[in-house]
Amino acid sequence: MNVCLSPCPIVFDLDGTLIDSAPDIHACVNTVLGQHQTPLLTLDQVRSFIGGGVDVLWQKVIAARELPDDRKPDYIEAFMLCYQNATQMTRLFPGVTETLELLAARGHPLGICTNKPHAVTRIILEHFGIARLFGCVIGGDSVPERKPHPAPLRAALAELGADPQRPKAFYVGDSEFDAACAGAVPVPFLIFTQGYRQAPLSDLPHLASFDHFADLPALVELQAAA
Ligand SMILES: O=C(O)COP(=O)(O)O
Repeated sequence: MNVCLSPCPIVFDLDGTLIDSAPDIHACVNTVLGQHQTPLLTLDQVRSFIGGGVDVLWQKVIAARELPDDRKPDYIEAFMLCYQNATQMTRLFPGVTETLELLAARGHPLGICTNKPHAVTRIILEHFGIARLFGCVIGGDSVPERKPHPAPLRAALAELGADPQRPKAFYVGDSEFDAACAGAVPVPFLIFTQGYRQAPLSDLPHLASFDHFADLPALVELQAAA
């Protein structure tokens, strides 16, 4: 794996990593299910469907509720209409802003690589006052492929000035999609344990893990020096 010389680029996943977005996504999924007289889903169910982007989310909702697959574009259109209002119940995980500010102040170029569509990603980053900290934002519709494909993360790393084939950088995420994407680039993966991962931590390849954002700067320094 490529060594990260400090201060190296750090790219972050969004949902389940920087933000706890499941309550707003859950509310909008249920708004659409209600419009179709379909039994609602629980927050835990919808949380377990997040990470692959909107299309994967709705594949899973359709399977869970045995809805007609050919109506997926209609469900997604109605969902995205609702989800323009994406910050009602969504919160940053504790310590995110302070940690991002510290890493930026230390000279790390910061980026976002999420499967969430780009426009709503920007709305959320602006809402929480952290958009200013990111030198690039790659969303689920920024390039043709989505995580776990390596292309979106490679695009983010390239925008931050890292060599996309041999990046000296870190990817920070929470899920199976993130771990697989980082492994495919490959770039060292730091996993946030309090996110939306479904598998046991030991099943996801990662360089190191952290439970609180306050611990991330020291972890980055430690791993960069290793
Ligand atoms: O599933 C989504 O919409 C996005 O998920 P991500 O931010 O974890 O990539």
